[in-house]
Amino acid sequence: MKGDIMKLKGNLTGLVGWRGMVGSVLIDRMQAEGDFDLIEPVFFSTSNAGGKAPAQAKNETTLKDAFDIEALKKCDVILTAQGGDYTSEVYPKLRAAGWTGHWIDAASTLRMNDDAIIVLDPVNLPVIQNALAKGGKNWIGGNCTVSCMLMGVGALYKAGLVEWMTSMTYQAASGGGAQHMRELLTQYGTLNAEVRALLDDPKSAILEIDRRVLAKQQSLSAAEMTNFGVPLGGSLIPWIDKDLGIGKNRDEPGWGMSKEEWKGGAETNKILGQGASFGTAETPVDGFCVRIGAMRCHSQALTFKLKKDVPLADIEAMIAADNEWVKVVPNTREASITDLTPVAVTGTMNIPVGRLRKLAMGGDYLGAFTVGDQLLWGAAEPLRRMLRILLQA
Ligand SMILES: NC(=O)C1=CN([C@@H]2O[C@H](COP(=O)(O)OP(=O)(O)OC[C@H]3O[C@@H](n4cnc5c(N)ncnc54)[C@H](OP(=O)(O)O)[C@@H]3O)[C@@H](O)[C@H]2O)C=CC1
Ligand SMILES: N[C@@H](CC(=O)OP(=O)(O)O)C(=O)O
Repeated sequence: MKGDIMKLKGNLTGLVGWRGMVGSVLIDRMQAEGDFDLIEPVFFSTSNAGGKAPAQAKNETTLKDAFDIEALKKCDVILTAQGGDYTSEVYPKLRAAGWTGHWIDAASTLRMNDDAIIVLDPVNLPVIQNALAKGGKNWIGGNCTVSCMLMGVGALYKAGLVEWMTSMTYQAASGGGAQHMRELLTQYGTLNAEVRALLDDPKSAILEIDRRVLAKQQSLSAAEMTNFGVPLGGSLIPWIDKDLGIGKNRDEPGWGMSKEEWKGGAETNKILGQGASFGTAETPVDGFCVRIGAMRCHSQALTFKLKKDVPLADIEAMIAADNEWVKVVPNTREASITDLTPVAVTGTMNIPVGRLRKLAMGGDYLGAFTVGDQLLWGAAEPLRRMLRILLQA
């Protein structure tokens, strides 16, 4: 395998953001897949330059300063999960300093730039290869909801079957980051503590429990809602990411959508290599993005308007054959409640797609439900796979 890497100028891979939540999942996956056997890793830190690098380090055993442009410039590839602020600060300086290496990034900052490709190779390898052939250098991971959705139902897009799609998402706390997960659990704990004595008493009245839970939710301290701003435990939040306001035209971001909802349409089309703006050429994708009290799996209910009435069995076969991670779940109660949940999927590479059925509107209307681990396929995995593609280019 060593020979595979020699077409790169070298194999020095700078890793930034490796100890964060996304970064830790990334490092675990790289370790599991033997990626460190193929690269010379250099670990960077924004907070602990000079500290000890993690066990995967080889020659460079101390942490480099992640803001040191000269040190970063030595890398053939920089793989960052440090976040958008870091990208905004460092990436322009690095390019301005003449760095021509490959930049692989989990943050959304550069995603929609013309010179950036949103990487999800099981879905868009031809788009990636085409960009590579043209000298592309910027490889950005997609929005977690979009990546997980396309890993599940990408087959329908590849077959040109989708006239439009609408998604209703059920997004986990982890999408906001580690502090959001902690806050969710703290809220659950607070609510449980409030009614624990009543729960322990089988004769207690459920409506009294409900009343006390609601009273507690409505009086959570500011400290218990620092990240979400409102209660999430036992509730939901029907808005994710920024408010884009009301655009005047459908061509503009806005139109009353949240930024997360805008990403659904813009990124799906960009990943598929069919343009990213709102206009007549792209496949309309729109819906509602909702935060729920799950830990790290995003789920979504999808409605497709197909271009033609394809038999359900053919659709199931097409989806099942698309990639090695997608699993069609039979549309039964038993299979759905067992295999099509965040608890079943968390920590796995599986992307189950179930509840597949034709809808009452007609044979060309398809319903589906899919779940994905938003830290794996939603964040880390497309990045490490892009590194592999570069190593083998
Ligand atoms: N969370 C998500 O679901 C997704 C996130 N992303 C992108 O990835 C970026 C990183 O997200 P995420 O991994 O959640 O961010 P984290 O907050 O977990 O980590 C980001 C950085 O914070 C620093 N840090 C400070 N304190 C700690 C600590 N106690 N433990 C670990 N790291 C610490 C680390 O930098 P240092 O070592 O230099 O101090 C770390 O690399 C996001 O900003 C986003 O752009 C993309 C897709 C999904
Ligand atoms: N916005 C997603 C997380 C994510 O992937 O964000 P981004 O598109 O900025 O990478 C969420 O909150 O669930």
